[in-house]
Amino acid sequence: MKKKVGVLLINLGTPDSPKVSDVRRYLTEFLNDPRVIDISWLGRKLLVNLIIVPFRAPKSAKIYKALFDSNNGVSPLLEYGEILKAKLGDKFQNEDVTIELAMRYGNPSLNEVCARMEKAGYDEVIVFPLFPQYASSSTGSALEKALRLIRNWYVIPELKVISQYWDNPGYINTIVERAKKYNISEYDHILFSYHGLPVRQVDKVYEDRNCDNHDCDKEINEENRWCYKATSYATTRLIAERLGIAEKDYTVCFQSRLDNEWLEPFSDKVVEAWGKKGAKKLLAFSPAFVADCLETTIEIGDEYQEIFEKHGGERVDLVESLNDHPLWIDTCEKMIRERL
Ligand SMILES: C=CC1=C(C)c2cc3[nH]c(cc4nc(cc5[nH]c(cc1n2)c(C)c5CCC(=O)O)C(CCC(=O)O)=C4C)c(C)c3C=C
Ligand SMILES: [Fe+2]
Ligand SMILES: [Fe+2]
Repeated sequence: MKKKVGVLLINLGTPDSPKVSDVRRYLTEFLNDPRVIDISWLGRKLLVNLIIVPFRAPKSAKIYKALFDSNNGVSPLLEYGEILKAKLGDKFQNEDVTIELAMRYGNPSLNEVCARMEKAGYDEVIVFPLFPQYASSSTGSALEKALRLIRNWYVIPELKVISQYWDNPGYINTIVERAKKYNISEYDHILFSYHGLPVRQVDKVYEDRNCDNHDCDKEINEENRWCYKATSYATTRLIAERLGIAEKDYTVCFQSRLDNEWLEPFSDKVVEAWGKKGAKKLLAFSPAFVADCLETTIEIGDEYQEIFEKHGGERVDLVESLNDHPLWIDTCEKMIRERL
């Protein structure tokens, strides 16, 4: 008998629209996740619902409006997720494999998609979070929520989980292909800007609770292979090596911090420093994001451009995310086929 397989792609999520009310609802769900704001229940409720969300929602709504306006009124994160789902669907059209897409926060919700998947009665479900580098707040949270929903199904099928793929050759190749549009030697410096994380969360993957003891900027090994900082640097080394970018010509940096206790160096400060040093052109990669989103299009494309110009620079070019690149679709197909 042929196996009936369901593949659950999960990305972070995005507001339904840039209206303040929709952004508020999205941020409330997102930031009340204990894997995202990992403090006591009461502390999180007070901090998120009384301080962060009320102040942040109107500001974030403005930048979300710019993002949606730049992409025909829709969130690129959702649009590229749907394209990925459709193109993978085409790859498996003659097989008993169905591709589904859900968002960890917002819509299409994991609740709704998992309910549909339960009804479909799969023999095997492959849970596939769209985050190349593991972090408890992204991959961990997506997997936890999906598994929490699936554990309530009457029939729990065979389960496979894709956890991290920071070194997947197809993932690296796609980024390298995207970069070919740019003449690397034209740039004064190259940035590899990853989404930031609180240092406290990075430390938690270690028994000794201290990432600083593990040389994560230099090597990846048995001890640090689940460390987001180590995998971010390791992905960077693979891309830089393929593109012939010398270590002195690039900086790994971390963006989107909520406070100063996040991974350093901060991307905005690196951009500012290169402007002050007289650099004119920077090229930015954003390997943590498989699809363009607020953090790439607006934060790097607009905000860092503004910071750079303010400090004497001219242009920050952004290497497009994996989005719907055919190599990326093939890579996802291969990762799924390896688990069938
Ligand atoms: C790469 C994966 C991501 C990790 C890890 C991550 C951790 C993380 N994020 C926040 C806070 C915010 N992130 C926001 C947007 C956002 N984050 C990711 C990915 C990761 N986040 C993406 C893809 C996006 C963009 C979504 C889109 O709609 O385009 C936001 C919202 C925007 C804003 O108000 O600035 C917040 C807030 C924390 C606290 C965190 C880990 C602790
Ligand atoms: Fe984030
Ligand atoms: Fe580390």
